Amino acid sequence: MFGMCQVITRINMDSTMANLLVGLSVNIQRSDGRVHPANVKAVDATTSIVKVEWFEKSVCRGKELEINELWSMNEELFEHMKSATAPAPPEKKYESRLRSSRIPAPSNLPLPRKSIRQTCLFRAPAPVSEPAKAKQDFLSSEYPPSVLKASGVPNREGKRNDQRQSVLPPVNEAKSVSVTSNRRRSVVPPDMSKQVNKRLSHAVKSYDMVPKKGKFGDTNRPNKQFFQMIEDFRETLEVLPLSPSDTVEAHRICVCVRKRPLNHKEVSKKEIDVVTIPGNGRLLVHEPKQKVDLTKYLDNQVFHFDYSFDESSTNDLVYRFTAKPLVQTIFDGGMATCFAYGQTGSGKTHTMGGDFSGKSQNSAKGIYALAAQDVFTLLKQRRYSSQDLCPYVTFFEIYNGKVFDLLNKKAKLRVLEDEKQQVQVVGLQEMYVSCAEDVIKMIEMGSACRTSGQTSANANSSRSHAILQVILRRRNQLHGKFSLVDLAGNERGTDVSSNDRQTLVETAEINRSLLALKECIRSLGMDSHHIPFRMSKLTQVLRDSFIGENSRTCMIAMVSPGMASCDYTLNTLRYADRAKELNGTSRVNDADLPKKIEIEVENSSSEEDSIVPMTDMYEAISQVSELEELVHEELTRASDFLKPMEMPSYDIEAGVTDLVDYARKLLDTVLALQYAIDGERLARMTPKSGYC
Ligand SMILES: Nc1ncnc2c1ncn2[C@@H]1O[C@H](COP(=O)(O)OP(=O)(O)OP(=O)(O)O)[C@@H](O)[C@H]1O
Repeated sequence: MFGMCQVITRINMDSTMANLLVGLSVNIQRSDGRVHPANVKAVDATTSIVKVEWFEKSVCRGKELEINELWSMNEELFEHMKSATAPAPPEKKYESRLRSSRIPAPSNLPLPRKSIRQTCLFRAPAPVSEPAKAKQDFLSSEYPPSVLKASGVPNREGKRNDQRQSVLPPVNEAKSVSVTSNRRRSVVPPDMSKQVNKRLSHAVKSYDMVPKKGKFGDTNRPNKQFFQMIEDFRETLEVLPLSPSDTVEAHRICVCVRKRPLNHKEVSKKEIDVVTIPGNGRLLVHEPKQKVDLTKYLDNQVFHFDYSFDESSTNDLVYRFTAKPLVQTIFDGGMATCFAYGQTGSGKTHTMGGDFSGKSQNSAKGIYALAAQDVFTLLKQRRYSSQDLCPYVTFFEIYNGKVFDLLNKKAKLRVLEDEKQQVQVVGLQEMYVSCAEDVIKMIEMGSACRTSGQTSANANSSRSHAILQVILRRRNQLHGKFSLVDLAGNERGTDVSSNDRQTLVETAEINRSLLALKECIRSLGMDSHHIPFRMSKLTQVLRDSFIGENSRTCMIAMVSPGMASCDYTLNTLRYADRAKELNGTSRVNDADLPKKIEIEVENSSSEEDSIVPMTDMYEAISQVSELEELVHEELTRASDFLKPMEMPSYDIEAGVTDLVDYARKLLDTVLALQYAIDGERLARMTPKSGYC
């Protein structure tokens, strides 16, 4: 037998053979057991480590493996190479084997040896050395095109001819081959070259458009192990992106998520994209984690929403499934509200206000303008044109708990509640608009004076909640109102670059109002009689949206895809998830619940969680809210379990209610603590920063 160790030793010792391996196509086995071809990029003769690359879904992937592992998958190749390099005579007992392997009959070629067939096509340019010449002769003489065709090189349609079709998507393999074919065409025998060029010409073109990246083309990538794990995970997913032809479902509360692409800064830092949108409302966060023994692993967390939009989704597509279905509501005399929620820099203003090209914003391409266009389209329809409906627009911001009119030189306004509990923003200018262009002009005017600041994630961060309302009035009476809200970023105090008193106050206020908003949406979803809208100015001015039979709400949670934003992304998703789960119409499958709880429990016991600073009240609030929900779910389950035991159901329900009340009180306590800590932090800062 030709022992593995001897082969390795020979290759270790023989740099000529190592050089010959470079550029060859070999079979490799992946960690999940799949076998497929790859190209050898480099061989370290001293460590016997071989670096291979291949293409999958237009991305160049790579792997390092020991030469004996490679040998076990490509035994014949090594034997041929061994003979081709005409090494020093081997020990006698191997002689006959080597001799016979020099000229294998093509008809006996085992089908899985794709690597050898591809090697035959795309081997390295003819070297002057004798051993390489021997190898070239061997390769070009042994495998004619007929063998190639019979044994699985991709055909024009990218389909394979052998039984191993599922190893890799054919088009990717074709790309992988095409790269080599481009570089090494000179040594391919003319008939073969023609055939291959025909098969792969389309793949060559598409390869040119694909940036050359990959494990070994991009060795400086930080966290490349995580990158690789995420890529491996993605390969196993079936992706069904949302398309404009998909059905739009009616929801009273619709909660969606939108992932933005990695931005220039993130790309230049080689940030890893840790968010995957497989479609069908699902979103996956691949949270990179490390065990105590330093083993790296991914905590893949699944979230389900009504819709999930990937990084290639346009504002038009997002609008179609989110705000567009709400336009009808205001014609039916109802209140509609659409929120953009998310971490700073995650794309809220881009979605609501319009795409940015450089610093200028295309206001006609945001949800504000798209909704206004649809309002005017409906107003022109015969059934509404006779109804005497007049459209008006207001645009204001809430900054630090104060309301400013963005269409009236940022005049400061007061919010008052009349005896009928109607909330009035006193002095807010309602501008009559006659066409969508009028609205776009107002969006531009108002956006220009919106309060912004600088955060670690966004140089031009909106520090206020901006609310654009399209109001329909009939004979001066309110008929319907569509509030489109671009919320301030949900960052924590530590994320803002200027850590002064004003910024702290801002951040505390933003988080307070976001918490209040969540509670109001939850109450709406539960059809609760008590809507805690007085908790913040934001919820106070939106009170109309949370009451009444005919009110509909949509929340678009924006997430940044980078690994550095992973914690914030999870916070955003939990916030959105919480709003959604209590909504009867879009409750997640019960089958998903145990899994979700399991994930939460696993997370809460992880090392990372235990090092969250105890003073970070925003984290604490969110954790207590989640706990409250889990307690409720668990108790409901327990109550279902206990019912057949004929315990008085009143006792069980009362017990559940008591516990939920207790959790709520706990939440209130945490809130109070938050204010106390904010106050304390501000008081401590006052002498230092000179504020009185
Ligand atoms: N879907 C997207 N496609 C392309 N670029 C996007 C997308 N979403 C956001 N961006 C870009 O990301 C940057 C930050 O976006 P944007 O200002 O909308 O974030 P934000 O969530 O409103 O942040 P803040 O809360 O700080 O105001 C902008 O330059 C924007 O053009």
